[in-house]
Amino acid sequence: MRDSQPAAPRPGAASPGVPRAGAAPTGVPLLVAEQLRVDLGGRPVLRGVDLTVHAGEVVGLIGETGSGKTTLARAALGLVRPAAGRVTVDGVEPSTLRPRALRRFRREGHLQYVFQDPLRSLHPDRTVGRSVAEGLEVQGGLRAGEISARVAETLADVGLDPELADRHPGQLSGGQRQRVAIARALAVRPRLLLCDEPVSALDAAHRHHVLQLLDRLGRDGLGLLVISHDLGSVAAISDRVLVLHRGRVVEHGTTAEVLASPQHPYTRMLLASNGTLAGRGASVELRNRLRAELEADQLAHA
Ligand SMILES: Nc1ncnc2c1ncn2[C@@H]1O[C@H](COP(=O)(O)OP(=O)(O)OP(=O)(O)O)[C@@H](O)[C@H]1O
Repeated sequence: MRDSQPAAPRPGAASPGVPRAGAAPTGVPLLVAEQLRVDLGGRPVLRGVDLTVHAGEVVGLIGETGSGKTTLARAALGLVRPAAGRVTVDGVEPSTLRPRALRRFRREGHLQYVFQDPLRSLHPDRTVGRSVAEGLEVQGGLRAGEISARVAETLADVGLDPELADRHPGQLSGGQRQRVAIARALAVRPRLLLCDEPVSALDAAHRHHVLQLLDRLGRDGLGLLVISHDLGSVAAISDRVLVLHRGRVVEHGTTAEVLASPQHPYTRMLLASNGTLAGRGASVELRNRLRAELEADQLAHA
């Protein structure tokens, strides 16, 4: 595993499928997990995870289904309690807050979570405008006219025509819905955004646009944790990546480092099955060898 401090400067605009080098994290740490362990149903789901996301940084969290990615996000939101270690968001440890303080912490909206499926976070009977305004209404402090103006401004920010505010989610394309879900999270001006599989349900064109949007948000100073099973899409916009396997971070480094010389057999297998990223097609022999290495590693950590 590598040092988490990348050295290379942040390159130009994201081009999905083309990895970019990482940037030195100059912003304040917004999400910090330290030796985080979470048990669910009587068994460990996260086993001593260390992770930091700084302001202005995009970090990719990669792992197959069941590896514990969503559980990490839930721990950050204070929805599950660590069995050991801790997770802090902007210096606050949600699991230590009493219910009222936890509600206030959520209402303040420092951390926003964009669900894997935008249809889950957008009410089908609510207009786009109402959905985007919801967090602002809960937060309080703005008058109706100010809320409408913020909604229009945020929709424009994510590249949507503010006139879409009157539509319902069912009248939008998948890519537009994903942007609305992101706008909804951004409206309350969070410092940290967790996006769960932001592009996995989108076609290539929408995927490209949403990735560009996330890339720009990182440049604008937001801290972003992009969760995905697909190293290819996340590599395009991430400064650093962490690979989660069965609740452990098995690889951690700048995106360029991890892609150029993956250390763990699981990462090598992810790369081998993605010919575009690895710059080579994976032979059956190579995959079988990596799978055998992976099994040996699992036995060693069982
Ligand atoms: N409430 C729960 N009780 C018991 N086990 C749970 C609970 N929630 C999740 N798990 C288990 O914890 C493991 C990690 O789940 P998690 O949802 O974090 O995985 P994930 O990496 O996000 O997967 P996916 O990519 O499919 O969303 C899985 O084996 C899952 O079955």
